[in-house]
Amino acid sequence: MTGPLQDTIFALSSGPPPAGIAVLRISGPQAGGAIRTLANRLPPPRMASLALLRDPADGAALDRALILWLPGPGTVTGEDMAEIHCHGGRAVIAALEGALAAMPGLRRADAGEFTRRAFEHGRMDLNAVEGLSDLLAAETQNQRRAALSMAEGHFSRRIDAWRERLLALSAMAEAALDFSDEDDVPDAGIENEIGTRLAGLATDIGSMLAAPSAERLRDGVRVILAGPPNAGKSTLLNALVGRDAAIVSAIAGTTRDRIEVPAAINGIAYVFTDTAGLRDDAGDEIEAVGIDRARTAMEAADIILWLGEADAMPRTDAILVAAQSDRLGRDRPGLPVSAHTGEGMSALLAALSERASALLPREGDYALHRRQRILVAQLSDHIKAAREQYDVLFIAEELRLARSRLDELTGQASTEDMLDHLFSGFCIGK
Ligand SMILES: Nc1nc2c(ncn2[C@@H]2O[C@H](COP(=O)(O)OP(=O)(O)OP(=O)(O)O)[C@@H](O)[C@H]2O)c(=O)[nH]1
Ligand SMILES: [K+]
Ligand SMILES: [Mg+2]
Repeated sequence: MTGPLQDTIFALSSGPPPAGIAVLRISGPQAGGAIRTLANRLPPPRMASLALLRDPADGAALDRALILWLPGPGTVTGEDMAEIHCHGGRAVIAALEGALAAMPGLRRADAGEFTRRAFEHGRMDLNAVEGLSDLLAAETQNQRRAALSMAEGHFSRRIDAWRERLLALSAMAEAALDFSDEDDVPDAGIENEIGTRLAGLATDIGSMLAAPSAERLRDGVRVILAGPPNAGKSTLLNALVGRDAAIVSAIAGTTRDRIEVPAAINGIAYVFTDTAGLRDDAGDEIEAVGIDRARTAMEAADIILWLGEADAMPRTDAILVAAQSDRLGRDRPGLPVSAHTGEGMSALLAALSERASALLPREGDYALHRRQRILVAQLSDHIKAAREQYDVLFIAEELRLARSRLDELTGQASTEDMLDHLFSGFCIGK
């Protein structure tokens, strides 16, 4: 739980010291006062200025630093803010933090508190906050792009547009209700218009449900290597991830458990899973369990690399790999690949990235988290229900419910618990 908004908070927002430069951020009503106390002046707004900072307690020099005065509300948090770009040594940072902490009304920020203030002051909605969280966690370029799009508010703006359309529809429904109150002939014009607009909205919201999954983007596209024993699955897995993750041997039934190896290739995060070779006469009980697990893994796979016979493919959309092409030749169906000579590896990677790309957001697109997807689905259900109603009274009610789903989506109707959980996942200084 975070402290009251009238507190002025500060934190080291750059990485752990020592570093060339460290950035201390201050947000709240005392931000300007803190700078004036340390530098004995306030620079013009939004202009970097070099200043000798002194300890207000004894006037001793602390560091020469770049200071920025950022008066609110046009700041990230929506409050008055200031930044100190000082030398990134541990003692420098500790001295400046100590001086700030000693000032009345100032305290160290909790994890995610700057972002939480941005949210509380309406500078970001919950979707942008989640995008920012993903952006900080992004490890691949793909993740970065989608997170940036979400953090920049592309999805939030879609939602705002939906809200406008819903409000207009609600107003029309109210108008239609007024007519029916007067026991007059209902205005078919309005009801037709409501129907047309609902249909348009339903299409728009429905298409959003096809957005790629943020969890898949974050955790990686699941690729399973499967096929009979000794097909070369483990060897291929090792070649794909570039290290000896799985044991390879000439003995059929070497791999028994599933071996999951995350790897980022060409900007895409994958999780490769090696499995036990499939055969009906397992050598022992352990191998039999492994084969069961292999079959379960295939069901959950986004992509299957099948290293077996073409007519034994577990799923029609599996990628057929004619493995060990150097030894077994190329006149078999499937993509000839040799993990030993490297033949076909780049073609295989291209096929993988083509399949994976179809599951991931395109350039400038965003991905939806489970939370968002569930709410968009509920929203879509209310619109669907509204379309099935003939009575304007019920239509108006469904529209009201749809709007409350939107409020949950943006965070206007979220619980303290949920917000605490979300913001505590951020680092201190963000
Ligand atoms: N020449 C050649 N041999 C390979 C290639 N890939 C695998 N092998 C050999 O084939 C044998 C089996 O390889 P593995 O990778 O253990 O096969 P697997 O499918 O994982 O086998 P299980 O785990 O027992 O199901 C080993 O002796 C490998 O060295 C290849 O591309 N070329
Ligand atoms: K083997
Ligand atoms: Mg193996």
